[in-house]
Amino acid sequence: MKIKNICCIGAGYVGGPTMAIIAQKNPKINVTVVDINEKRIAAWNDENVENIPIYEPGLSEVVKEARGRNLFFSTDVDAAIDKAEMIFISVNTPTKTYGIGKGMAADLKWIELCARQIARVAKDDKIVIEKSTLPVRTAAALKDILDNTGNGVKYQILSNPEFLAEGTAVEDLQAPDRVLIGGDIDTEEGKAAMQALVNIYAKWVPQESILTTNVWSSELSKLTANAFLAQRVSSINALSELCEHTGADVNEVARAIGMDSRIGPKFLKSSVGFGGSCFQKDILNLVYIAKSFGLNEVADYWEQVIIMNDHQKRRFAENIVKTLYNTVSGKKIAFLGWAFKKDTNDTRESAAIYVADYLLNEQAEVVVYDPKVTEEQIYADLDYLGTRSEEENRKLVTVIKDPYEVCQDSHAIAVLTEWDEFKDYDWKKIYDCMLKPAFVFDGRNLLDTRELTKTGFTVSSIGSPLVRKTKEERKSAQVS
Ligand SMILES: NC(=O)c1ccc[n+]([C@@H]2O[C@H](COP(=O)([O-])OP(=O)(O)OC[C@H]3O[C@@H](n4cnc5c(N)ncnc54)[C@H](O)[C@@H]3O)[C@@H](O)[C@H]2O)c1
Ligand SMILES: O=c1ccn([C@@H]2O[C@H](COP(=O)(O)OP(=O)(O)O[C@H]3O[C@H](CO)[C@@H](O)[C@H](O)[C@H]3O)[C@@H](O)[C@H]2O)c(=O)[nH]1
Repeated sequence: MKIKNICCIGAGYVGGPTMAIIAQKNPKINVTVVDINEKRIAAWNDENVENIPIYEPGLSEVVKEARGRNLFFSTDVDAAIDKAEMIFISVNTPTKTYGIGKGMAADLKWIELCARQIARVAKDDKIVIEKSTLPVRTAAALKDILDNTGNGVKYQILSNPEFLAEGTAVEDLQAPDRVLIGGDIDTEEGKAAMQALVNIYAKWVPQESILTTNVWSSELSKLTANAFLAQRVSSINALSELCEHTGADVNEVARAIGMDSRIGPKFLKSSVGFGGSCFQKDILNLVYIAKSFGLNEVADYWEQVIIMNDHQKRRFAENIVKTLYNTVSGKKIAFLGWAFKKDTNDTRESAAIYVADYLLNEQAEVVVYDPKVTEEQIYADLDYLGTRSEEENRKLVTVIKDPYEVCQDSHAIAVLTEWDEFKDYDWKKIYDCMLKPAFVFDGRNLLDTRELTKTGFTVSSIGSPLVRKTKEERKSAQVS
């Protein structure tokens, strides 16, 4: 099956970068990324490639190379569907906020709208690919809609989940650990559709890294991968609290266990809690599916990962209040970082939002600096919670584009994102401009606690006890 035109519905964090790489590696295939969000498409088409709507290291270079050659961004969804032999669905699948499954199940409204639009427009056979993360067995629902509302054309549904992580999207897409393709392995048409997609990835991914499975295994593997990754973070975070009570250091514990090749060193970084648009949503989705089959123990097992994560965010905020003599009312708390991880401007489910909300409830004054997140986004994140009025959020929270100014006259600094630049600041200068005692709450174990303590800070890092003085200082105090 020769593919000449690809359409991708959804020009977001996944659709944009994934299609940019597919277009870069397959210069003979026209790839059109469509979206109903006109502002987003305009940004993808911005003459200055640095203004594309998603910040990812290396992405603007890829877009620059392919855009206008065989990579296009458009709001004309119908035209792109009509022309394409292969259609990726890469729209958002957030947690449902209403009705049955509220707060747990994935909201498949946008997926269904895409299916109905494809069915209405398509005049010839199409391969439809689930790129969005979906509950297991969604392909059956898609097929049902396409077959029953379509123009009598034939559809092959494939599942091709995306494993890229934000901040390293280009790297992950260029050298993926694996590409997973699920399809109808029992029919010739199904196998041909899978092969057509394999051929596209085989332009740059080694054959042995392209895995083909039945469609249900592929759908479930995506949820499982995220559940396992998040579970590691919650596991180390659970132990970070125990470390704080026992004098063990969570970094040392993580290092020690990570050297066991059966455990491995990745995803053992203790933090203020995981964020991002995927982990929580996908685990809740898994929990919901398990519950819907009556598998309550399975559901409870995975739900604990979320419970532990919520606990971690809350106890970080609580620790700030307790350490600052049980009140932060009227106190200025400087936030370094708002994004859910470094090297991205994405703030979805970022721990910073929840920590800020907690401190604002305690009447703190929060001042934020993040190198990539806009002021507009920070206010939107807080407004979305609906805890207080928009006016109050703007009164209590200030966003400043200079890290030193953010720390000026503050009672405490909270590190919420692990941006590299935070390590290189002139911490003496920061110390001098803060109120004393000057506190640092390092939610990422990013900063050099020893150095900061020497400078005079009182430092509280996740997974290690509060440090006011260096070991040397303690020793010499003991000697004298
Ligand atoms: N963000 C990630 O790192 C990541 C990684 C792997 C998988 N995923 C999954 O990929 C999917 C997309 O995630 P995302 O982060 O790219 O979301 P996103 O919100 O950034 O992008 C989705 C886009 O789809 C558009 N859209 C929605 N309905 C549409 C329609 N009917 N027609 C045209 N456009 C429509 C929206 O306007 C939006 O721009 C989700 O299922 C997510 O779970 C995300
Ligand atoms: O040791 C660690 C690793 C991660 N995190 C946090 O966990 C969250 C998620 O990080 P990461 O997984 O790197 O970013 P995402 O972009 O959310 O990527 C995850 O979610 C995507 C969407 O499904 C998947 O495609 C990726 O494979 C999966 O890693 C972030 O808040 C990180 O700070 C930690 O606290 N400690």
